Amino acid sequence: MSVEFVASSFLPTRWGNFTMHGFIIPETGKEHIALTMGEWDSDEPVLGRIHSECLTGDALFSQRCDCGYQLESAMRRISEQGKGFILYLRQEGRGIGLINKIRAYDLQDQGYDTVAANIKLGFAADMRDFSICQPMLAHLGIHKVRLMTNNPQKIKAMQDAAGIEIVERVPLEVGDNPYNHFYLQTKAKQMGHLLKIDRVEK
Ligand SMILES: Nc1nc2c(ncn2[C@@H]2O[C@H](COP(=O)(O)OP(=O)(O)OP(=O)(O)O)[C@@H](O)[C@H]2O)c(=O)[nH]1
Ligand SMILES: [Zn+2]
Repeated sequence: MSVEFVASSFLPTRWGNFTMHGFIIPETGKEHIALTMGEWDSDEPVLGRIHSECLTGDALFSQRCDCGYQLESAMRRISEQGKGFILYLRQEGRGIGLINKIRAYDLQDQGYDTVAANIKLGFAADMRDFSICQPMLAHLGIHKVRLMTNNPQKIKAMQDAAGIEIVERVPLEVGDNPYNHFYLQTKAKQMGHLLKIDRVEK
């Protein structure tokens, strides 16, 4: 998939000053962004996060998931190191979109888990496409990554991306709370996420 770089700007945040880079997918018109801090050589492993949009967690402070906590923690860690990147991909709800995520939450309120809810709605458990990461990272001059994630599928997707090497997985286990504990257990048990949380039902 081709990605067109459009523009960059200064983005001061509560966790330091980033540069924001805007990209567009010509075929779909979909917009994605990257945040970067600092500079790197082309063969230098760069600390980073590939984050999928979660309006509820990232912007509305929802405790149903761990997304907002992970985004904050990733930005803090990059700021502490003085360099790193975040790809913020607009694939809300693991790719099913915001309104369908609300439908999936409604089903979860009725007892379905996050995987079963997606399937009940006629979707796969995870509909995301990480192929856009390769051209975005190439544009940023990043070829080696220390990736903040608990999701082995994401690492596998990046291993298939030409010219990008994941040299290290940096765990990002934050935000476990009573409202998302079952969701985190489901991610660990059914989606293979590498989480050290108690896997026994409470
Ligand atoms: N369909 C659906 N999407 C959800 C749900 N909860 C969170 N999401 C979305 O899941 C995506 C985040 O995926 P996760 O699997 O939590 O995390 P990840 O980014 O793959 O893995 P990490 O790198 O370890 O965080 C975001 O797009 C969220 O909007 C849910 O219950 N149903
Ligand atoms: Zn979320």
